[in-house]
Amino acid sequence: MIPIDGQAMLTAADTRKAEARAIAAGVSADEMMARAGAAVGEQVRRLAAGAEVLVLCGPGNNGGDGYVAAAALRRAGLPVRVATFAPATTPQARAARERWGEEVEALAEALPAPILVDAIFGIGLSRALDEGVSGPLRRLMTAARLTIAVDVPSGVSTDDGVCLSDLPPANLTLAMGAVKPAHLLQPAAAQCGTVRFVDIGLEAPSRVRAAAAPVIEPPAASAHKYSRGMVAVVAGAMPGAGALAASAAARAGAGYVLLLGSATDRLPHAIVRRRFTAEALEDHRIGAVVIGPGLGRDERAEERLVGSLASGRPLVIDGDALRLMDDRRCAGAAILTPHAGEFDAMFGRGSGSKIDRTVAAAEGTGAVVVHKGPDTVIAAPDGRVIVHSGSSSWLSTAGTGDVLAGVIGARLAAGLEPMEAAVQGVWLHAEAARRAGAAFIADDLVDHLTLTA
Ligand SMILES: NC(=O)C1=CN([C@@H]2O[C@H](COP(=O)(O)OP(=O)(O)OC[C@H]3O[C@@H](n4cnc5c(N)ncnc54)[C@H](OP(=O)(O)O)[C@@H]3O)[C@@H](O)[C@H]2O)[C@@H](O)CC1
Ligand SMILES: Nc1ncnc2c1ncn2[C@@H]1O[C@H](COP(=O)(O)OP(=O)(O)O)[C@@H](O)[C@H]1O
Ligand SMILES: [K+]
Repeated sequence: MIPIDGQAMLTAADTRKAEARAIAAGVSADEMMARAGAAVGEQVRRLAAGAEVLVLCGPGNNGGDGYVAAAALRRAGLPVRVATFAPATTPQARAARERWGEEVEALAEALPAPILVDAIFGIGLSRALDEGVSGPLRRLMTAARLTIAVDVPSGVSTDDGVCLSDLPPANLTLAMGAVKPAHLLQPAAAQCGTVRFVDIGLEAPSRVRAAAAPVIEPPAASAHKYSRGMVAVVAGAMPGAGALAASAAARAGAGYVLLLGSATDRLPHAIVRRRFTAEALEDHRIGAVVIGPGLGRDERAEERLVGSLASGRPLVIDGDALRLMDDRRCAGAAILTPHAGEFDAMFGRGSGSKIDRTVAAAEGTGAVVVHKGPDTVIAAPDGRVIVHSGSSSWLSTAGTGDVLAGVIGARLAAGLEPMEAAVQGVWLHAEAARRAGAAFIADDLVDHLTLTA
């Protein structure tokens, strides 16, 4: 089983195209299912450790994977039962059902088993489950010690991560052939439990990927503070937010951090404070300007935003600055970091998945857009997308977004292109949250930032 970090992500339609390409290249649909089912069987066998397995099979190819896995488990000598509510409908699933050859119980009457395999629906789910399916599934999941979902948990919508049915989460989900949006977009991602990638030889070129740990090089032997990256944080009405962003930039590898505008007392001495003037941003050594955390929305805030936009420096635009932007098109290198409310206010609620909406926002603005939340979608104007999920839910506390803006600013000032800076920043921020444990405050998060693995 392979962690999903860095894996290509495919929608249901992309997955079918990849399958069609594989078939055109000479791998039959039966062979694909044989590989998928065998891989599921092998993983279940290892985890079951001899305990009884109940495999729930649906009518399509997800169910087909289940029948193949059940047969493999039986061959391996495990006690295994199969239950369904509908006959197999696809040729491959029918063939797999026949090869299973033994009794198939009625789902509604099936007795629980400690190990439950959910092979009811995968990427073909088209609507919410009937109670006749979700009721027994809920009952059997609740009774099982371990539930393993094949491809995606039944009841979640593959492409947008919406949960169409109310079911307990799986413990483990095996992403067959490619990671799907539902494995990373909430709320579906939480329904998946741990997600592991199962390679069945599907070629999966995609511009959308799951986030992976960045490789961060130490400063060159010849480095000096300006070559490390100079970050200017433009503060405003709520100076604490600017201070958090500035402290975070300093801890995320910046060589020099300048805090322009009002400052708080409790600020590391290493951070240089100055009055805000548009001229202060003319320093050619500034590699990134962070504006928005605690900026306010008054006239002074607008002036600071106008000055920052005119500076021609690479920008990280967050919080209030996002609300104040009239012209959404960014001329130079820019990273926008809206949370859901800011995103909707800027771009409307729109249609499509969080990924689709973020891609459209990046194309429309010409900026990298970091669409934050329990899942964070990072999209570049050229169509590259990284999805980061599973970070600590303790991040849901005031000021953590200010910290993120500062971290991204440091990576941008270090000379990374905006997409890479944003992706690294989101990862480092999540890693700091993991280290910080429970009930931390944004200030603690700064202390837990580290650039070493
Ligand atoms: N593609 C690949 O590369 C590979 C795919 N593989 C596997 O195949 C899986 C996809 O299989 P799939 O396309 O047959 O869809 P699947 O999820 O089994 O469901 C479709 C069936 O369910 C039905 N149905 C839907 N919703 C329903 C509801 N709420 N309530 C009741 N019925 C409902 C639907 O009927 P309909 O919507 O037409 O009424 C149809 O009959 C994929 O997830 C992976 O596990 C691997 O084997 C190898 C490589
Ligand atoms: N439930 C959650 N799980 C994981 N991360 C979260 C959750 N809620 C918020 N976050 C993260 O915390 C940060 C909050 O940013 P933001 O909403 O801008 O806060 P603030 O404006 O108070 O600084 C973002 O990085 C976001 O992705
Ligand atoms: K499933």
